[in-house]
Amino acid sequence: MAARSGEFDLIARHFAPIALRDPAALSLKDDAAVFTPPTGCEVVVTTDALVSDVHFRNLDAPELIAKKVLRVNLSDLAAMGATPLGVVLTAGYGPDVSEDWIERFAKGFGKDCAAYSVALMGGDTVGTPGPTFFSLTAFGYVATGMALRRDQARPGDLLAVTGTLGDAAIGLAVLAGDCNDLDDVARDHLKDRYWLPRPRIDIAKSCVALGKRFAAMDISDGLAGDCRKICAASSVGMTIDRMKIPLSNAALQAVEHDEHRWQNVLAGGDDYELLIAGAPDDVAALGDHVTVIGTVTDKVGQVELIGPDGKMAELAPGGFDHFR
Ligand SMILES: Nc1ncnc2c1ncn2[C@@H]1O[C@H](COP(=O)(O)OP(=O)(O)O)[C@@H](O)[C@H]1O
Ligand SMILES: Cc1ncc(C[n+]2csc(CCOP(=O)(O)OP(=O)(O)O)c2C)c(N)n1
Ligand SMILES: [Mg+2]
Repeated sequence: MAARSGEFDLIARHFAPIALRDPAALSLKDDAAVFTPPTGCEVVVTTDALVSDVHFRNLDAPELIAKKVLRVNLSDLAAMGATPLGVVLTAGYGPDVSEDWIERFAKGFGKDCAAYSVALMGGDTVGTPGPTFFSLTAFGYVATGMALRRDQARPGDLLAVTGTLGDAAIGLAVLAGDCNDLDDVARDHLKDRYWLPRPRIDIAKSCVALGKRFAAMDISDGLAGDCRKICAASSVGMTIDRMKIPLSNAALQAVEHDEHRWQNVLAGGDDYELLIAGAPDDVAALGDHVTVIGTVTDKVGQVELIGPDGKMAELAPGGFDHFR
């Protein structure tokens, strides 16, 4: 492997140019960043780590990994109704990572920072004898008191989701060499959805702008597990109609060929879509940016799934868990 630059050259060469766009970063030349949120707003902060061969595949393109590191965190900001402001990035490069790889990572990261109007405010760079990992902390802002929380669902609410579910989890199966029954267009779509989440910032901001009561979260571990987090926070239950869960044409093809793939849709994770609960009129006001998949009930902690035969059953708790 070609020699890597020293730590400080790596930062100056590949990351400082991204940070130049915003004065908060102090050109990555000081000990920390300094920023002021807009007047009348609160700061929203979140962090998520991504580890090679846990969250992304070691052989994925570095540009795509960089974008995923950013986007999963922007998805958490969206889940709070926040507008992204800036990020700090910790990178731990494993022994197999070349400077070319880091350069490509930084290029992808810089492109997405520009696309989402996010400032790189700082970070940390370390070498590790273990797998490559990234930890990103994202800061955003929301009008004071208006953050979208998980504890605001009420019985009688409608339950809605953005986008389509299951694509990324089936995409990961495609990348693993499964799903050869699907056509190339479908397989490409599913892989893209695994590599590049679409943080639903605009729809989240629409919820905040409406000024109504909404509960929201982003679905990262899979619908089956994540919907229970709103149930626990809001002391409610849910009834979900499987037939109403929005699927892409590619995912539809996948479940039609093999109904076991419903497990990917319900519990596969990596969706980074929003799950939103609100009063029926307020959910209707979100228009066709969301799809209603069920209702919120007063059966605390119970999540029921209406199957294609119209029969109701308990939705098995599931979803991604790092320690199970
Ligand atoms: N090591 C930790 N120390 C403190 N808080 C943590 C830690 N790990 C997770 N949390 C908090 O627990 C909550 C759930 O975490 P997580 O499942 O990662 O959330 P999400 O799915 O929204 O990313 C979050 O509020 C997060 O900030
Ligand atoms: C190589 C690889 N294997 C498996 C997965 C599936 N996967 C890994 S972590 C995860 C859940 C989301 O990650 P987590 O750290 O739980 O994020 P958070 O819920 O904290 O946002 C999923 C579905 C993946 N994304 N990549
Ligand atoms: Mg997390």
